[in-house]
Amino acid sequence: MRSFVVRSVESALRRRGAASSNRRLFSSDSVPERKVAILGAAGGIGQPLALLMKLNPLVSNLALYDIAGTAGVAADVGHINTRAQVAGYVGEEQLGKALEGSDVVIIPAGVPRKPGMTRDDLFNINAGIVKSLCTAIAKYCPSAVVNMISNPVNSTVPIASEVFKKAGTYDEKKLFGVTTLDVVRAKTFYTGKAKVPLRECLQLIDVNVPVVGGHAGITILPLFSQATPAGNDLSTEDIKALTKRTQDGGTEVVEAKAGKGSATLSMAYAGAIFADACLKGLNGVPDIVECSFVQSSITELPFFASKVRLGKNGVVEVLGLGPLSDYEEEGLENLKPELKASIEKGIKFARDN
Ligand SMILES: NC(=O)c1ccc[n+]([C@@H]2O[C@H](COP(=O)([O-])OP(=O)(O)OC[C@H]3O[C@@H](n4cnc5c(N)ncnc54)[C@H](O)[C@@H]3O)[C@@H](O)[C@H]2O)c1
Ligand SMILES: O=C(O)C[C@H](O)C(=O)O
Repeated sequence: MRSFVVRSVESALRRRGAASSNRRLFSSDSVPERKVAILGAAGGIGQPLALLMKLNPLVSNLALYDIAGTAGVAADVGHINTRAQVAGYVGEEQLGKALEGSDVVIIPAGVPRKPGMTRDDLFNINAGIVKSLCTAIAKYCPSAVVNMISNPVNSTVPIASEVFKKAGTYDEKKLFGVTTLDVVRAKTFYTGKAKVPLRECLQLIDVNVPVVGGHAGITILPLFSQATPAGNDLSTEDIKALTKRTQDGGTEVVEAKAGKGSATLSMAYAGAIFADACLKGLNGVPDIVECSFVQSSITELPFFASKVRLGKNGVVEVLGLGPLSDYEEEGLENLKPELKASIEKGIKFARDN
């Protein structure tokens, strides 16, 4: 499995023409030590994400933290014969140890949706969880890159920023809302619909669809006009249907799971891709670009998801939106009021509590 993962990553890099400088990163002698902490590691996302991070050759230490259940997950994952040393931490008194020395902290802690709920309905519970975890991050690993998965991402990222500002540790280049699942879905749905060459279809990694805005309903704005390879035969109706399916992707899974939670496996996959991109950036691998919800000035909103170039200190550059179709321009204007309200709600919560 490990060699499969390494081979896949290597061949992806080779296709990007960067193999010779990067291949060295996969020899265990030259790869820097990197500690990754997962907060909420015993949950539906946390467990498969722990597995995927254990398979990532860039990780040397993997800290699995939750309020219960991490001993079993750590013992289980820890038996896999890959590089990362795994340790489980449980309860608030062990949170500091879990975080100390972390380069990347991934947060999938919190409650998931049930059918009929919006992501914002999770705010009352998850806002407090995120706030207390970010308070600990500010204390124990203030320079870590933070990957926020807990919903509602449109509010939890602003909460995290306020907590870090209060603690005097805020670095806007190191705080990321994970929107990779929207990109993964957009790529999958697009590949199914667009008449792109079969070779590309089999290698989803070669299909690209930027997704901008935020991570809830209409705030999720896939830019199919910029998809590569171009799906020339797509009608306006096709684009509208693909956009709606991408925006409703989370709800599709929540309904299919019928009360047993939301996306976990595809989210773990998406979270592992994004964390891997952050690690590569930290390690100096050039030209790492992913979409993420970050502090931004590309619109009038203080946080916005767009393509972001990653580097040794987190965000190197927030990339612009590029040319939009009329349909996408309309989607952009329509999403702004909801996204603005969610951002302000998060900021207010963090300032008042
Ligand atoms: N960003 C995205 O694209 C995306 C995708 C899917 C799910 N999510 C969100 O991720 C979150 C987790 O989803 P899940 O399916 O893994 O839920 P889950 O209930 O299966 O797991 C959540 C875990 O968080 C733990 N937890 C609760 N409070 C904690 C605390 N204070 N400290 C540490 N751990 C704590 C729980 O014990 C549990 O193990 C939800 O908010 C969900 O909406 C986001
Ligand atoms: O939809 C959800 O509640 C979970 C997540 O945000 C998703 O997009 O799958």
